[in-house]
Amino acid sequence: QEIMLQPRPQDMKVIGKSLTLPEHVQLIGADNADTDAVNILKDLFAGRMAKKGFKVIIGEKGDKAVKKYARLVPQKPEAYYLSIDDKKLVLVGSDERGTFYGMQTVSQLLKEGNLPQINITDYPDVRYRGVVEGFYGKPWSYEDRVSQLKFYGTNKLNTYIYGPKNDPFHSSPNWRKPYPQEEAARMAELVKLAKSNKVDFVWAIHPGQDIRWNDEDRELLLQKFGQMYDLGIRSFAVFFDDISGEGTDPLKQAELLNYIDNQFVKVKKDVTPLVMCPTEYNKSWANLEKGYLRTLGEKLNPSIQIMWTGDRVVADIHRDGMDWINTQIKRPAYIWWNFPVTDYVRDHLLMGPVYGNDTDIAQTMSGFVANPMEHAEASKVAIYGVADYTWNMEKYDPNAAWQGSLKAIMPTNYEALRVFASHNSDLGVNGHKYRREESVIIKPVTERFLTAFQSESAYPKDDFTTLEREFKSIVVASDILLRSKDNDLLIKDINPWIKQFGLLGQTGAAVMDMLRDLETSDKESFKLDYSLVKELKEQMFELDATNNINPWQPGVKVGSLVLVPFVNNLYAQATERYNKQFGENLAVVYDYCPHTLLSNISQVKSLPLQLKEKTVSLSPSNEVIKADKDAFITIQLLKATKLRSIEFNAGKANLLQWGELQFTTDGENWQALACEQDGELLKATMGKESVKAVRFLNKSGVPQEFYLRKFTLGL
Ligand SMILES: CC(=O)N[C@H]1CNC[C@@H](O)[C@@H](O)[C@@H]1O
Repeated sequence: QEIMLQPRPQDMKVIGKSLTLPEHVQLIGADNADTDAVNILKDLFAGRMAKKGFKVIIGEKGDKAVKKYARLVPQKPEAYYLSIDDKKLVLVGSDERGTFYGMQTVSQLLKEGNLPQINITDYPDVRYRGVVEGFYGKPWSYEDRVSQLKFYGTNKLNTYIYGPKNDPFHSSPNWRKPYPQEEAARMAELVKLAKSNKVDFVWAIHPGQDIRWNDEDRELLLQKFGQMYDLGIRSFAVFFDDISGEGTDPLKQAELLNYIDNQFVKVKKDVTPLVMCPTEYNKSWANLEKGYLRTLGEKLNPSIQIMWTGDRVVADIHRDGMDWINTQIKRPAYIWWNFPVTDYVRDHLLMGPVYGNDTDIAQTMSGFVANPMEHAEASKVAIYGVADYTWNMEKYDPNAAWQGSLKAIMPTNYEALRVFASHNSDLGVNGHKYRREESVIIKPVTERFLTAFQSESAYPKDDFTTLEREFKSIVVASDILLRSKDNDLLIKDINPWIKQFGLLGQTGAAVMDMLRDLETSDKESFKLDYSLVKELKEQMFELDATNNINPWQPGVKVGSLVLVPFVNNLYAQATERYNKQFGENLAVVYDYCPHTLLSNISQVKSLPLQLKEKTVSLSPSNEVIKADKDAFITIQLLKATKLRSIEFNAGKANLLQWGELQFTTDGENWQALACEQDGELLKATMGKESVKAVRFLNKSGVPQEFYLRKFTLGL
């Protein structure tokens, strides 16, 4: 049968039928071979070790035991040659990681309890592969990270970059301070675990928001790196992303990084090449006249890796974009891929396939790390895909990897997880305009069905059945997941979304019942099913309002691209049809946001408005907003309304020196709002007028930089 390995090997040939596991195994070369690999080997063949028997020959190129096979190992880092026939198993790594990865492959091959006769020659396409924990929001827990590091070892990922934006000892102002004892000890344990999984634990520092370009801060930074080195860290990064002010100076950044490289990295000798994230970390922000990137490219020591998120903050990676950046920085870029990160769409889960990156660009990059969700286990779906993509890029198959990831994460209930993940993959409307496919199989059926229903023509019966079955399978999947013992960390973490998903399934099924009642002109049943849908929609609203509370994108969204709009539309159409057919007037409830966001700032104009019970808010953004002179951000209401409150927070205390909050009652004439300032928060004192729109205006006549932390109207 087809042997599926993760990641897909570069070259694999089955050379005979599978063998049963040999009774006795004779290890040869184990005392010189990589220890971690030998430990896995001893586990796999526990109880079968003997002086004589099936030979297992293991080692790295240069070891005596594997001398005669050494020429079969590719001359590349982390490569291995694996051959299994009825007499022996030979595993030779080009280095320790190669042997370790080869052993991971052996471990997968033995899963079915037998030994295939096979020849594998394998190596990774991309040098540095893995994850950057680099998101805003709740950092991963210790338990999360333990599970992640083991997952990276299994999936041949060799890099984990520690850089949670909200860790006060990673970022300003406490980057200068050592970790408290307890945290330092946990970090040291993680570093050890990373090592035994052949993962480089890269500790990143994020000093740019308040760094002073002087000797004191420079020495404090080196001191901090020294403390982290003493905890076992042997890989380091410096992030200059999402900052404004003095810290953005490329010459100063380059001087600091070269100093660290020369005085620390090169001196320690056992530290891997330094990694940095630039302030201009994507092409849409590149200011070629200022020459920020060119300065880094020219000044930074050649061994320093420069990270890059692509053509935009959140973007798939393409050949032309790689050629462009590599020319600017005079080295292959180290990709920071902002997927499946959701710190700008926190109410969504991204559990769909990894797709959209070119597959002919492995040679153009030095590394590829994914920025994940704060939901560690759920992020494994994408991380699994990235592991496959970066190991063997040309042959990457998004759907195969996605299916494989679900089985890896939930070995028993992966079918239920597949149903859930297939409908929870898009982000919804967001400031980065990054979207994903969702509900791909059922999408055409919903569109065809809705069109038919609207045009009063009989809808295809089998479409009705398909839809009804889908909603029922959603209810079943939700129930199975809630009780599953496959992965407690996952189920606990995404519990609200699983519950919401079940409610969506019930709602959809009840709407299909409404249609059946129309068909049979069963008025009473229709009213019952209508009430059931109304009740279920209220339960979904309530769950959304009381879970995953946060000041950015609160709530619990599921199936937001296809299923929710479909259910809402069908519910409204069926109710209208009923009212017409029976001369009734059941309320038709639409839950969309009738208000409008207007702005001339490109980073802002695509942000979604969030409508809650009593407020309408602009979704905050993580990045620095660059506002030209006369830039404005307006929330325009459907109709003039007396407002309870107006709040605006731009993360800057000097806001009113250059900006102004204004309101209009008619959409034409604007007046300044009297405000009180509470730290960085502006609160307008409310008049008695009905307000049509509120806007924030940069009236300083010069460009300004600020953060969009809050813009909320109390209705
Ligand atoms: C380099 C980068 O993307 N930095 C920031 C800002 N952009 C994307 C955000 O979602 C953050 O997660 C991320 O840490």
